Formats: sequence, structure tokens, C-alpha cells
Amino acid sequence: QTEIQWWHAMGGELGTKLEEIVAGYNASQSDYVVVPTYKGTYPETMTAAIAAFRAGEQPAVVQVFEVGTGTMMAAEGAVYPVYQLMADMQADFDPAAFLPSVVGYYTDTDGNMLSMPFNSSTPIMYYNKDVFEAAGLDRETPPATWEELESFSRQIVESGAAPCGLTTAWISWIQTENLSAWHNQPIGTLENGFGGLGTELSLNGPLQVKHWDNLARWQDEGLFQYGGPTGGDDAPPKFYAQECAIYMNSSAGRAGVVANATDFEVGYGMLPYYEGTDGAPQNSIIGGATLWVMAGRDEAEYPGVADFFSYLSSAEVQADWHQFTGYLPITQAAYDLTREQGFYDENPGTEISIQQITLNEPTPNSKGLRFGSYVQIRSLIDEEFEAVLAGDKDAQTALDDLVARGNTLLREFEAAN
Ligand SMILES: O=P(O)(O)OC[C@H](O)CO
Repeated sequence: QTEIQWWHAMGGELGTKLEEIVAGYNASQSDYVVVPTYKGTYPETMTAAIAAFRAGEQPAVVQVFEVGTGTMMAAEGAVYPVYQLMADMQADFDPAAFLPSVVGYYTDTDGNMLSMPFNSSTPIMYYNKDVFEAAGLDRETPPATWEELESFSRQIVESGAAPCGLTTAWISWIQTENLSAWHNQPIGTLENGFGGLGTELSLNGPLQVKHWDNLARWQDEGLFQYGGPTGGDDAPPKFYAQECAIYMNSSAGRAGVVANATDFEVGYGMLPYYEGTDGAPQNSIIGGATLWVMAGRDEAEYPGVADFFSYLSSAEVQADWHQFTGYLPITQAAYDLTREQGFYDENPGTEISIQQITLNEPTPNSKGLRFGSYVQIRSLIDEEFEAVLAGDKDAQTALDDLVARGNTLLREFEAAN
């Protein structure tokens, strides 16, 4: 049997489910054994894979979050593009089977799919229906706008129903990148970087400034609690423990919510938008990750990788993964199967992610982003946001600094590629 190493970043309930899927594949045939290894957060997993490649110790497959796409695309020689692998191995693979918003993110300018969609998400809102009711709010109505979210949070805190209104995962992905797409605002030139390496960041506009200033003010007023940098690991427990009544996270935060938020009823909603913003709400953008195949492994492994990918994208496996985790059904067939199985009717709120990502035809501001060195730029986003929370800078200064620092990284990346 040929072993295939798969490095991934799925912890908690998601990691357990991933291992279950791998076990299902390994039991389904006897030529290959896929060996999954958890390598930490998305940035840690990607950094580990790049370092391993330099040392000649790369795994055959690595899970890379969506914002690593620009860097991986530029790493020619280190990756074996998926469209090429599937053609070389004559594997069962139809890019048209995937949802358009997913395919668009991972194809090159010639329309070739470079990595294998596996876990695509989008951020949504979760809220505590019981706390809403205790605060005198309608338990069936989540806030639709940021203005409502502020007043609901105030009512929740002032009534004593919960000590905090809002917490959120991912300041970068949710409160900056998706905030912008949802309001049809750019975060960079050249179609958020899709148009080429000469792109510059532009996420210091009035919308982003207003939002970061609001989050800092809401923190000072006791309405908002920060969940920490990168994915914001401190946010989920605040929601589970009923400390914060409203929580934003990946649609795949659902697996954790189902397992841990067991003492109260959870409601789901779309992301809020600022009243009176032209074009809002637009559509949210995808997150999550895809599987990149690394070059330089023993040739015997690649047919197995192709076979495993075909298994992973089958409607049954995808529908099961989608239903358990909250990740999007990445193929039309998995979406149809899930609906036929009655899952959306039996689990209200589980279709919000798909409705939100397809709410409107994506614009150049809302189809996603593609920047080199974006993993580092995300760290800058966290750093500058924390400076605003600490009262060291106002949001305009922090976002101006972020643009300047990020553009330096983009110019270095452009020069190196
Ligand atoms: O938590 P995930 O897997 O939905 O990913 C969230 C972000 O897209 C990561 O960049």
C-alpha cells in the first residue's frame, strides 16, 4: 500500500470529522492509505508546508486557507496544479460540477483549477435566542443592520440578560474583508488583486474606518468583546458560555455550536450591514481552504491523490461534510442531495451561508481577494486593529498605516515574482 501524507488545519469537531472521512476512504480501497496530520492553525500549516518543501520533506497534500492562494499560485515548481494532476491521472473530475463562487476563487486566468475545493465557508451570524427573549427582544429576529446590532447589544447588556452583546472570530476575514464585500467596497486595486501583482491595498475607506472605530467604541462601552488575533479563538467560548449573545464566525463554526452551545437555543442570521449604504447587502465571500498537491513526491503517490480527491468530491461525502460542519456544499450535486434529504427543512438556518454567498451576482469588490504575502498582511490587520482597541490609534490612522505596511509587502512580493 502507498501512503499519502495530508497535512491539515482542522481542529476540534472538524478534525474528528476529517479523520472519519479519511477512514472511510481508506476502508473503501486497498491500494492507498491516506495519513492525515493536524499541523495547527491555517498560517502554521501553510508555513510548515513551505518550510518542508525547502527541506525536501513536503507532504503530498496540504490544506491551505483561501488567502494563501496568491502565494501558492506563485510557488511554481512547488505545486502540482490539480487540473493537471487530474488530467494526467485520467481521474473523474469535472470543474463544472463545483459551485461558481468556489471555482472562481481557485482558477488561474486561463480558467484552470489549481487546487481542490474541499472546505469552503462564509461567515454568518449566530445568536442566543434565550438571551434575546430575556432582554425583551424578539427571539426570532436577529439584527439585520449594524445600527440594530448596536441597539440590541445595548438592550442585552443594560437589561442584564448577558454581560456582552457581540463577539467575533476573524477580525481580518469577517470584520474587514467580508465587511467590505458585503458593502460592495474594494479592499485593493485591480479587482482586489485578481487583476495582477501590481495591486495595492485600499482598505482604509470610510466604511472600514467607521466599522473599526465602532468596534473599539463598543468595546469601551461594554457591548463588544474581542476574540483575539488570527481566527479569534477566544470568541467561541464567550458565545457557548452565554457571555456574548451575538457571535460571528465561519459557517463551519456550526459544528462547534452544535456540540458546545447546548444550554440555549441558537438562531442564525446573515451578516449585518450599515443602513443607507448603496449596494449593501451585496454578497459575502468564501473562506475556508482547498487542498494543494505538492510536487516532488514519489510518482506512485499521485494516482492515489487523484483517486482520493474524486472520493472527497463525491456528492455523498461532500453532503455529509457540509451537513456536519457547516462548510458550503461545494458541488451542485451535494447541495441538491442535501435538500432532497430534507436537511435544510429540519435544520433551520443551515442554508443561510449559501443564500448569503449567492445573494447577488459578485462584483469586482465581492468575488474575493488575491494578494501575495497575504498571510503576513493578515497579521498586520490584527496588529493594527489591536492598536485601535488599545486606544493607541484611531481607526483612520491604523488603517492608513496598514495600507502603507501592506503595500510594502506587496511590492516585495511583486519584485520577487
Ligand atoms: O474557519 P474557516 O475554515 O471557515 O476559514 C475562515 C477563513 O476563511 C480563513 O481564512
